[in-house]
Amino acid sequence: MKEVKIVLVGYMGSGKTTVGRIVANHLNVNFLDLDAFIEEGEKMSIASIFKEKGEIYFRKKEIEYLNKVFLKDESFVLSLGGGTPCFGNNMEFINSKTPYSFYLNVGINELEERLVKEKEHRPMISHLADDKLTEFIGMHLFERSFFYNKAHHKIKSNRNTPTEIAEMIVNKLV
Ligand SMILES: Nc1ncnc2c1ncn2[C@@H]1O[C@H](COP(=O)(O)OP(=O)(O)O)[C@@H](O)[C@H]1O
Ligand SMILES: O=C(O)C1=C[C@@H](OP(=O)(O)O)[C@@H](O)[C@H](O)C1
Ligand SMILES: [Mg+2]
Repeated sequence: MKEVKIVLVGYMGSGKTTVGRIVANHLNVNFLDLDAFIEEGEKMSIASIFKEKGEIYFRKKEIEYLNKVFLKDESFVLSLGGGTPCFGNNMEFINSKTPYSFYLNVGINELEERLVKEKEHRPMISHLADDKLTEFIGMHLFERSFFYNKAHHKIKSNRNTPTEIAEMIVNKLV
């Protein structure tokens, strides 16, 4: 197989990290998660970066580390953070580097069910009461969809398992 760079975008909880790891295993290529790459490089958790340095600092770091990943002359699957495509010209940059950008399109109810259990690690939603989550996700996803829809491929989940989503992605590779 020639070099292939796959990038997964989508809202928090859409399964980028989970599905990305499966796709990378399947293709036997490196798996990179932008959040984990930033945490490793900055020696701080995402939650601490938001708390101590603020969101703008985090967004600058996302751009910086995204550029670093694409300096790698190798195949990989890269899972982004939910906000990465929505800042700077990140989506244009990604699409200029690879034909394999994928939007994991997951419905609001499914996202809410997943995120209500995991919101404390996600500074964008950790402060929200559970009963405010659906409304917030609805508005936020609406704003962000404009950027996510720039991905070359869209994968719609209808309560599919992570393995099924990974298969849908692999099937799109030529
Ligand atoms: N297709 C799926 N079906 C059910 N649960 C899923 C699916 N994909 C991911 N999850 C679960 O949803 C949560 C968020 O997944 P994660 O991969 O961290 O998403 P993201 O990186 O997009 O924020 C995790 O608990 C994960 O196990
Ligand atoms: O949507 C966002 O703005 C964020 C999503 C997170 O990644 P996941 O989408 O993997 O949760 C992480 O980058 C940070 O908490 C900000
Ligand atoms: Mg993730």
